[in-house]
Amino acid sequence: MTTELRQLRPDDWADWYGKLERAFGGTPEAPEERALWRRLGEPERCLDMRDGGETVGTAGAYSFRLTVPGGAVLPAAGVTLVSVQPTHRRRGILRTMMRHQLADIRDRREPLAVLTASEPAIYGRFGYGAGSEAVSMTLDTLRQSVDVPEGADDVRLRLVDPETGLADCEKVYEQLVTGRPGMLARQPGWERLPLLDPEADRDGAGPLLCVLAEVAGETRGYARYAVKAGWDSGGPDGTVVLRDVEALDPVVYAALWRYLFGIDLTSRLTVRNRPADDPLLHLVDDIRRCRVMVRESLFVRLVEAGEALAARTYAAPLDVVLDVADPFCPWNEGRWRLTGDEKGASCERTADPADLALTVRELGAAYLGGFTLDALAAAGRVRELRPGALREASVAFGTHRKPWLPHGF
Ligand SMILES: CC(=O)SCCNC(=O)CCNC(=O)[C@H](O)C(C)(C)COP(=O)(O)OP(=O)(O)OC[C@H]1O[C@@H](n2cnc3c(N)ncnc32)[C@H](O)[C@@H]1OP(=O)(O)O
Repeated sequence: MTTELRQLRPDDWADWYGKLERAFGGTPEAPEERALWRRLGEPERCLDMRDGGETVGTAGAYSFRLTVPGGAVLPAAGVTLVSVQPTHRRRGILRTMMRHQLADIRDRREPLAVLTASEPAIYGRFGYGAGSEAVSMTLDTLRQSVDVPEGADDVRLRLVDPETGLADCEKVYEQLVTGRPGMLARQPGWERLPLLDPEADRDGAGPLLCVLAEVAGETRGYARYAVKAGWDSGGPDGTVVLRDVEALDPVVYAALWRYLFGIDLTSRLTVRNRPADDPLLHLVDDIRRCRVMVRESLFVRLVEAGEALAARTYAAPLDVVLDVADPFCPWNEGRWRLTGDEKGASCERTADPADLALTVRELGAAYLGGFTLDALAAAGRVRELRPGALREASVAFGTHRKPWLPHGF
């Protein structure tokens, strides 16, 4: 095997992307989906590993901006499009691409890299920690109700074509980005992703619909969904397939959910990606019938550990020395003094004795507030070297809202 790692040449994109599809099983994406990913792609950030002139490995990154605890929006590489051809697996091609890519991310001065994994076992060895969760639900909408707060009857709901409603939806989304860690500021073109609706992927549902929620003439929330009709011997038994729902205040949020629960001829609602602390879980009267399933979502990698740790805020005053192990990105290795509170933080190299020892992977898991250092310590993944330091750091890394990645990439 004589491999050559090069930057993707735009003319090679179709073949390169075809190889990626093949590594994922070979089912081609719908043309409109393929076209969207091509438009959003950044060829100068894509790696093309070749053997004998043929693509055998692919990897890419998007130039994202990601909200971290405290509301700062940081440059973050959205790692994606990773594949190795079945003929070339387990010979170190992924490892080579990851090494090259992380060096490039560092050169671009992006302190964070993030990804969603096809299999969670792949990326820990490269320093990524599962840092947020996503909740999927199958709600029985007949046997439970939504308890709406006062004012919900004043919310005007207007059904529009998703294309027509897009600008209003985007205005709402934009106002929410800094309020929750893990959310992505919309980069140009990415507003098209929630509208992607290839007929081949609808699984029998109708086309995407958009409902806007307005108060005094201002759009304050929206939901995008489709209806999958269904009938059985008992009558109508359709499903609402919810794509996304967002609102700027609790009254509008509840009004949207009440609407979604009440759609005629349906008896259930499915949704694949909601935050782990979604207020819906407190709006319904029977949480068990939400059939909640939780799984890990965003993997986080601190590329420049000191810079990333200093860029977020901390829920309580903190002064700890972290001894960080990071064999894959050795520039992060060693002791760092992290001090901070709700207003800001600093993180500097130190020769002082360490209070906590951990790898960069644990820092990724705790960074957005998705998992506690305490839980990681209980699993033997963080070592407390000064009594009390674990509790102090675990509380300080916590966030008042759970991190959440609003969409895949
Ligand atoms: C962000 C994203 O795009 S996620 C999408 C990832 N891509 C896919 O799932 C598509 C199908 N799979 C593939 O294309 C390949 O199997 C890949 C990309 C996952 C792995 O590529 P390879 O070139 O085989 O990996 P490589 O040989 O560099 O392995 C590096 C290490 O990871 C391990 N590893 C690789 N894949 C996996 C896996 N799926 N599960 C567990 N361990 C794995 C290897 O055993 C090796 O371990 P070691 O360091 O202890 O020796």
